[in-house]
Amino acid sequence: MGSVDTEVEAADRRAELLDWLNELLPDFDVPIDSSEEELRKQLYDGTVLCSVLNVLIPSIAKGTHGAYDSSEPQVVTLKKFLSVIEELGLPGFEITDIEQGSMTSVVNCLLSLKNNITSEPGEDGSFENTSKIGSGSLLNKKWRAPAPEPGKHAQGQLHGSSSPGEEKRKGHSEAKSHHTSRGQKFREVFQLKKGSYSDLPAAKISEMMHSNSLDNATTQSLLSVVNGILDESIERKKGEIPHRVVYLLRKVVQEIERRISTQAEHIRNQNTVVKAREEKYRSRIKALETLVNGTNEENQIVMNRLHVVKAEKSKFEEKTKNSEQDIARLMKEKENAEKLITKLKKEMDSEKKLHEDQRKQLETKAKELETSLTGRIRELEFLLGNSRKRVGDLETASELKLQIWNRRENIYQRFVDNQLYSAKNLRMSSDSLKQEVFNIQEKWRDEISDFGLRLKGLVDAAENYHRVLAENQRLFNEVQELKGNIRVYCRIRPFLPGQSSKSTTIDYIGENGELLITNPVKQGKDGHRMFKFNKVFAPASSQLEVFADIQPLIRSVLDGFNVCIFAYGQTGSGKTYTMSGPGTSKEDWGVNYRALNDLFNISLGRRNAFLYEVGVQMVEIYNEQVRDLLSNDVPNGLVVPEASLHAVNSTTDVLDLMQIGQSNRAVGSTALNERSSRSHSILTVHVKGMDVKNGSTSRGCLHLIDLAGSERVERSEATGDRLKEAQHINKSLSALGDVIFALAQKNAHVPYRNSKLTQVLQSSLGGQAKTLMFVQINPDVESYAETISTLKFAERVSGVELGAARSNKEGKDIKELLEQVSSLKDTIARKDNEIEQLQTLKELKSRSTNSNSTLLRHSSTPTYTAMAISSHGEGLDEGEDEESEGSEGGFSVGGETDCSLGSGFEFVPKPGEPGSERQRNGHKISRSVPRSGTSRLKIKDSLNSPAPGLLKTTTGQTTTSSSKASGKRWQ
Ligand SMILES: Nc1ncnc2c1ncn2[C@@H]1O[C@H](COP(=O)(O)OP(=O)(O)OP(=O)(O)O)[C@@H](O)[C@H]1O
Repeated sequence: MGSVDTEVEAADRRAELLDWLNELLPDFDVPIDSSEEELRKQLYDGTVLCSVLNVLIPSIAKGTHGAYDSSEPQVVTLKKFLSVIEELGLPGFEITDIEQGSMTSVVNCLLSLKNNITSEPGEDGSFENTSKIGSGSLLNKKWRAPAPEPGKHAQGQLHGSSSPGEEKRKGHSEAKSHHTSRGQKFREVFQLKKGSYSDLPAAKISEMMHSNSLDNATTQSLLSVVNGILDESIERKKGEIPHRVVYLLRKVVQEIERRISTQAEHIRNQNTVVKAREEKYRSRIKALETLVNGTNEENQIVMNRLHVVKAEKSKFEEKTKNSEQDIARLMKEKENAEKLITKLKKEMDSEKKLHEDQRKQLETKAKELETSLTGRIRELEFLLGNSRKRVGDLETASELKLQIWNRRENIYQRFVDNQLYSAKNLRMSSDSLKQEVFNIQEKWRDEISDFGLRLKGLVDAAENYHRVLAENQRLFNEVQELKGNIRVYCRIRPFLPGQSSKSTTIDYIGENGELLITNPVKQGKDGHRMFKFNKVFAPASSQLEVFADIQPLIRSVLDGFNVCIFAYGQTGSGKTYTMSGPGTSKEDWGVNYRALNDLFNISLGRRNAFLYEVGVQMVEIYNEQVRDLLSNDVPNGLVVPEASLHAVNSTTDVLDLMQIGQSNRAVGSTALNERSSRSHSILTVHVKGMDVKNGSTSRGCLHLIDLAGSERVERSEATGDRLKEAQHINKSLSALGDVIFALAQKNAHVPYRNSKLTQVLQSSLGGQAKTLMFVQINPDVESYAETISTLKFAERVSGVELGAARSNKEGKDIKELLEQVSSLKDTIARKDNEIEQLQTLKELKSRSTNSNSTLLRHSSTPTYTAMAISSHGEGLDEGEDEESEGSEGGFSVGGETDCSLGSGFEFVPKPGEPGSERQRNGHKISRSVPRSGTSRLKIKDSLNSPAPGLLKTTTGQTTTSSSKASGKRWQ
């Protein structure tokens, strides 16, 4: 403890010194808690020491000792400093101390210097005049106080000066001997042998005032002087104090005041010391914290205590600011803290003891453990002995076994030798086998390469097979075309949203037009029925795919062929979807739009070689009445004498016209289809082409027919007007069936005239046209019966052979010849007429000669007369029908060379037939050109029209054909 205190004391003094130096020297800035060695480093070369002297006593530095010079060696500088110190009478130190020894003497030296020179500069800026030593006697005065012992405050004391504590103590003792020693002190102060102040001569007082007697006197002495003077003046009772004594008194009082201020300064310094001590306490606390860091609990207690200490310390700080008393209290606090620390240390000791006890306990335990382990080891050793014994037994047994094994080894060796021998044999045979295998492999390789070659041939053949298959298909189509078979394409409608695709009748769709239908009621073989058509379009087929297959057919119209495409199927099976499409967007376009668009595109592409004119007619057959859907001349619903023909130049024209046609089409609702079309809609496209080079012409005609629903009457649940409509539809469709049946049977009579529909289709079914039927089917199970009947009908249609299609082409020469023939015929007719007239005249002449009552009759009946028929086709009786092979009269669209559609058609009776000029339903049809081919139902061909853009009606009137509906002219 003692050494610690000493260390702490030394640190305090160091701090005090460093604080003073920091204050004194502007360039000196060293932390006050620096170690002894750090301080040594700072002071070692003497620079700082000389700077201190330079600041405090510049006159001394400038005097005999010479000013400090940084270039001087360290020893010289130190010696200079020490000589000044010596002259000041202050305790010095050895040079070896500052070099390597204890710094205590150095610190003491400097602190004594500090305490004897005031820190406040004098009027001239130096500390010289404020030195306690006094400038005048500085070099004469000797240091009288003994050098402070280590651990004690080394406050330097010049003669007559003392620390405040000491002064206090002195004050007390001096008070006791106040009266006895006062005179003595007084004399001491003034260095008198006897007598009182009043006895002092004025010269002496003046000398005293100017000398340093007062400076060297203690404060107590000075106060004694004052008291002495006062006592004496009381004793004398004169009440009068000489002026010089008053002056002396004032001087003494001034000195006392000065000392008090010095004391105040000293107290301030003490405060600094206390602060330094506080720092020290902090570091001690830190050390304690580190000490108590071991145990958490202790740590906590220490922390708590530390907090207490800190609080106390802060209180202490507060108090130290105000007065010295507070410092004393702080010291007390410090003592308390120290006590506390001691207590803590004690606690720590007890903790250590506890740990020690625990350690001892553990040691005891370890010993016990050791004892038990030793026992265990002994046990194990015993066991080891046993096992060694057992090993001995085992060794004996194993020796025996070894003998047995040796014997066995011999046996095995012999066996192995045998085996080796046989293995050698085997190897030899395996070598021969390998050779054999190798030979076989070689053979196989040859064979495989041979197979490869053959396989390649097969692959090529397979590839060819597909090509051949396609070729076969093409040839088949060609054969069909040559035969003139009606092509039948079947299209299956997909299930509509909301319908379940599970209940389908479609079992299989083959690539080559096979279609297998399942009867949901019947199982097994009977429940299936296979059909074969030219093509079957699956539900997912797009409009484009469908059109792609019929495109070549449609293009043949430009080459002068007549083409007829009609869609057949029950209501809601997708006829309109296929023919017109569900909407007006390009993807939705049905066959109608695509066909016309395609025709326009091709005609545009060929415009340098051919000039094409395209015209469109659109009619519907509703309740066995033909109605022009594009005419605005007659109110919709009225039967028109002749369908208007509208010239079209672009797809847009067609779209416009079709929109008009669709809106004019009769639609109503039935139980099966809300907007079911209950009429047959027929779109006819006329294409006239002219070869620019040779002037030859071609005329093609395309019928695009959307038939009414084919379902049976009872299924549509129609009544009243709807029933009538359904009956008409059924009648016309069964008439269509009859015609097809007759054609399939190659009957001499084909009953075209039984309905308007068959009349319209006559030229397409019976002529040399190319005909295609879309048979539309509904895949749901409920429509099974309809589906089967529709497919059966389609099967029959596909068997119909119409004969090879023929193109309607006329070369320039033929045309001229035809014209010549026509003019010749006219001439012949004229001649015949003349002959007839002449004969008549001759007959008349002879008759007139025979009888006077001669009747001259003039006949102007033309060779060819025309008879108009109503669009109801009532103009002919069955007899005529029989005679005309079912192709005469009624309603027909086009013929071999002419497919114009009209309802005011020409009926040409045989020459000389009575009633050759008849008028039915108010429509009179006159014939202007001789009859050609087999068709006798005609509309005037625009090509023969008197003026471009005009159509001649069968009434002989010239009328604009399409301009009223579309504003376009058909030329
Ligand atoms: N291939 C198809 N893809 C998608 N929907 C189709 C297809 N075919 C038909 N439909 C739809 O089925 C419904 C009936 O079709 P659509 O009106 O064309 O039948 P329809 O046979 O013309 O009937 P109707 O005899 O009454 O005129 C329509 O909603 C149509 O959009």
